[in-house]
Amino acid sequence: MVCDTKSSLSMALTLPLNGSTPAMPKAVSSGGYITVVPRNKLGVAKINTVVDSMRASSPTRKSHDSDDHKAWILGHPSALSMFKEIIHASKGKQIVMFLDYDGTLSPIVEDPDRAFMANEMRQAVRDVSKYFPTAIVSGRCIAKVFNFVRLEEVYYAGSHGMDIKGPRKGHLDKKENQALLCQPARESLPMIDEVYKKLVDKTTYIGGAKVENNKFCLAVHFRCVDEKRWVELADHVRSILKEYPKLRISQGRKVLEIRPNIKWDKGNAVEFLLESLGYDANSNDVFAIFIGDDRTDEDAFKVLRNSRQGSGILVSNFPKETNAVYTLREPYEVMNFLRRLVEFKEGC
Ligand SMILES: O=P(O)(O)OC[C@H]1O[C@H](O[C@H]2O[C@H](CO)[C@@H](O)[C@H](O)[C@H]2O)[C@H](O)[C@@H](O)[C@@H]1O
Repeated sequence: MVCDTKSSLSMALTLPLNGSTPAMPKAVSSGGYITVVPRNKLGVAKINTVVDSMRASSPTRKSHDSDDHKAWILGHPSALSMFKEIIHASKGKQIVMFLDYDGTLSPIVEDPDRAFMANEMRQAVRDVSKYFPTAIVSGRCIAKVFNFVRLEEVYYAGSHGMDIKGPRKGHLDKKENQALLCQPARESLPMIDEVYKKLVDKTTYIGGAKVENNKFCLAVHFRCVDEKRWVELADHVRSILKEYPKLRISQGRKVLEIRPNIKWDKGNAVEFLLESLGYDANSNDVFAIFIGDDRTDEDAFKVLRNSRQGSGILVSNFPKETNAVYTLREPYEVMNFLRRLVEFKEGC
């Protein structure tokens, strides 16, 4: 895959905001997080709907005994209980691991600067990367996610895949410095910085609001903001963003993410990395596993589902609509899954 992009104004999980009245009714499921966002002919979503959708995607109760949860697990079984099937599907193929960071390798916490990864998890990722090419695919910028992960032997795709670097050591790249592989939104950097300053300036008075600069993307955090003020915060984002048609907004876990309006997401990053490793879209020699917990990971799950080159594993404690095949409940289970892969490989 060539690391080049074209603007796309209409993407599944894009939420361009200009406050206009939507033409279609909303369809926000209480447990699910893939929300049908109402749009009018211009493709605009109402700010309240975005906030509703964020609320719906952040349930406060876990309900493992509910019928909904049981039915969902039947459709998306645990990757631990299906471990043998996964190994069987990968037989004769190269496993490639893709790992999201927040909510997958580290638990979700209130302060994004303190989303540390456990040492045991780091060891599990290090061990997995000895046997399988491994990439961390995160919404954070590479520098931040590297500070948490601190492993030189893995690939990093930061800013939702808009900044891809190879390993500093190990697998393919033996060079001292990480090779720069792909930066499809380079020209957006000055604009992103400008919007970052405006957002900080406009939102600093809202208690708990935080704007994170993720180099090619920005994250506006709602987690520590009183829910009664979510609309107010989202409205600031909307009013600044309407001056920037080359940027778009997507929604994550109590966060609005602003990024260049180009057709490049975690799914493209997966395709790009697989191709860099020598596996094009038609290759039958690879089995990719993408583990992630959030909406932006769905792009990657979809790519694997469509290409039949692997499977997505959603990390979630409650039912969500997903393109992933399997589930794991929390980062602790992710660590166990990684350990089992290593045990399997060492037992071969
Ligand atoms: O793709 P990811 O690696 O999952 O990154 C997505 C965003 O994750 C972070 O925010 C999320 O985790 C925080 C720490 O646990 C939490 O406070 C926040 O509510 C979550 O949305 C990160 O801070 C963002 O910059 C990433 O874009």
